[in-house]
Amino acid sequence: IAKQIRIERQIGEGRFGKVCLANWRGEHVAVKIFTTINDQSWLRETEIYQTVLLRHENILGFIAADLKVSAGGAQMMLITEYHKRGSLHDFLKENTIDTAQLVIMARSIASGLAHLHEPINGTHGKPCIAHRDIKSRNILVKTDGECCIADFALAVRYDRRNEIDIAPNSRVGTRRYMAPEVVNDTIDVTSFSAFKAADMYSTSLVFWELCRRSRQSWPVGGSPMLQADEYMLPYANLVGSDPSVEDMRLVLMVQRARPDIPMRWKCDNRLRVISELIQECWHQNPNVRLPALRVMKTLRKLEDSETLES
Ligand SMILES: Cc1cccc(C2=C(c3ccc4ncccc4n3)CNN2)n1
Repeated sequence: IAKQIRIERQIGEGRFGKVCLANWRGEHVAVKIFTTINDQSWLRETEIYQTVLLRHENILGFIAADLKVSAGGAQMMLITEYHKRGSLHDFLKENTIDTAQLVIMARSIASGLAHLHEPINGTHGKPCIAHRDIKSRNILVKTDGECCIADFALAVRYDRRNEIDIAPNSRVGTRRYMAPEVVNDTIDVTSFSAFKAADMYSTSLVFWELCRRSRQSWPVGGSPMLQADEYMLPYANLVGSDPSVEDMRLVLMVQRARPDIPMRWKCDNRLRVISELIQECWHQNPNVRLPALRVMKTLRKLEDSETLES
């Protein structure tokens, strides 16, 4: 396949490789090119994408893994669907959304995460997967307005037989989005549900980013005013652009701070329901956080009910 791929331009820089827009048999695809130093990440992401029954509309669609051996060495690549609206992070920087879109995006992220977290039983079932690097840069916006989850090089898998499939190096992921128990290294790496609870904390921060950029119409002097807050990374008001573990420990453990929930979110039913989910999922105690499946069901009900009313 690698021979039929025509790289057009670079569109992103991941932790382990660069992402390019490419043309394969006349259609646009995304290609992540790893340098030989990061072959472990290429192997790991390939392994996760090839997990039985992983395919799902809210998981980035995998096409192929390929190896191009050339004079200069080996070029490892992974090929997936191309999503022209880009990452959720970039999308939210440029766009605001209405609360109907907000619910669709949040529900689709919860749905993708529930698909990762839940086992599919049976002899050829799917193991549970914890992502461990959920953030708005690792989520893509699809043309149908739903989102899909990408970047699985740090994921861990668990099936009842042989437990967690890799020796989970305890502190991985993006420090800004790390759960408190990951920041202070008290996460119980032998319990798979601890990794799922840490994913829910990171997801609550992504939901907070989404809510900030959602417009709500509230009558001010009779005419509906559409208001959204400007885009902001979680904790941007408390830490710098590349926070250290210590910076995050001070914020999460000492100050016990969380991002601000504006009063305006209480005046809109959709924003109020989602801000309640956010506060449960970023709880200091991992056992209080809601499972992805519960969050997805609550958001699906909200999606259906509001469509009836509106
Ligand atoms: C395994 C793999 C292959 C190609 C891209 C990606 C990837 C991303 C990706 C995928 C498709 C895209 N389409 C458009 C714009 C950015 C994209 N980023 C983001 N993080 N990883 N992953």
